[in-house]
Amino acid sequence: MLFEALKAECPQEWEGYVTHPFVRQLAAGRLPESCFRHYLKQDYVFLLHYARAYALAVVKSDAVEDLKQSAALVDLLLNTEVPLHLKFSARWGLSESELAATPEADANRLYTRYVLDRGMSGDLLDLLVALAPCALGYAEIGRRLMADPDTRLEGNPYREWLELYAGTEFQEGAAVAATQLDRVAARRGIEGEVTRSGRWPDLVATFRTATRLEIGFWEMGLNP
Ligand SMILES: Cc1ncc(CN)c(N)n1
Repeated sequence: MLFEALKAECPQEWEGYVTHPFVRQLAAGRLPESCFRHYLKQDYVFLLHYARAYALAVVKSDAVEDLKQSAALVDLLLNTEVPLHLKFSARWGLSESELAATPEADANRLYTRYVLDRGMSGDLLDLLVALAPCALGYAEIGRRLMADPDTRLEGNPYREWLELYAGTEFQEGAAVAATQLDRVAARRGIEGEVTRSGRWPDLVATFRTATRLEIGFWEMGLNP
C-alpha cells in the first residue's frame, strides 16, 4: 500500500502528527476549552479549502473512476464532515456565521494552499499524496485513540469528536482514499517496489511536508 510505504519513510513526522499532545490531551478530556474552540473555528475554514483541493482532484482525474471517487470525497467533506462539524460547533456556542468569519491563521493557510499548489503544479498523484495525511491521518488517529487505554470517553467533553473520526463513515472514506491512491499510482507504473520509482523522492517530500503541516495545525490549536 502506497500510504504505508510513505508513512514508513517519515516515521518521526507521522508519529509526531498522530500522537501529538493536542490529540492526547483531547482524548484524555484534558485539552483546555480555549484550544479546542480555536481549533474548531480554524478547522471549519480548513475543511472548506480542503474540499476545494479535493475538487481539484476531480479536475485532474483522467479516468472516470477517479472522477467519481474524488467527487464522492468532495461530497463526503461538504455534506457529512462539515455539517457534523457545524452541529458539533453549535454545542460549543459557535454559529456558522461566526465560524465563517474566522480570520484564517497562517498555519492553516499555509497547509491548504500548499496542498492546492501541489495539485496545480503536479498531477493527480502529487495532489492525492498531499491530501493523504489529512484524508487518512484522522482516521488513524480516531482508531488509535479509541484503542488507547488513556482515552476517556465517559464525561469527556470531546467525545463526539473522537466518535466522529473513529466512526464508520469516516473510516470508510479513508479506505476509499487509500485505494484511490494505490490505483492512481499503479496507473503510473508505481506499484510493488514503490520506493524504486523515479518519482518516489518527490512523493515522499510532498507527504512529509503535508504531515509537518498537520503538526503545525495541532500546534496552532494549542496556542489560541
Ligand atoms: C487539519 C485537519 N486535518 C484533517 C482533518 C480530517 N478531515 C481535519 N478535519 N482537519
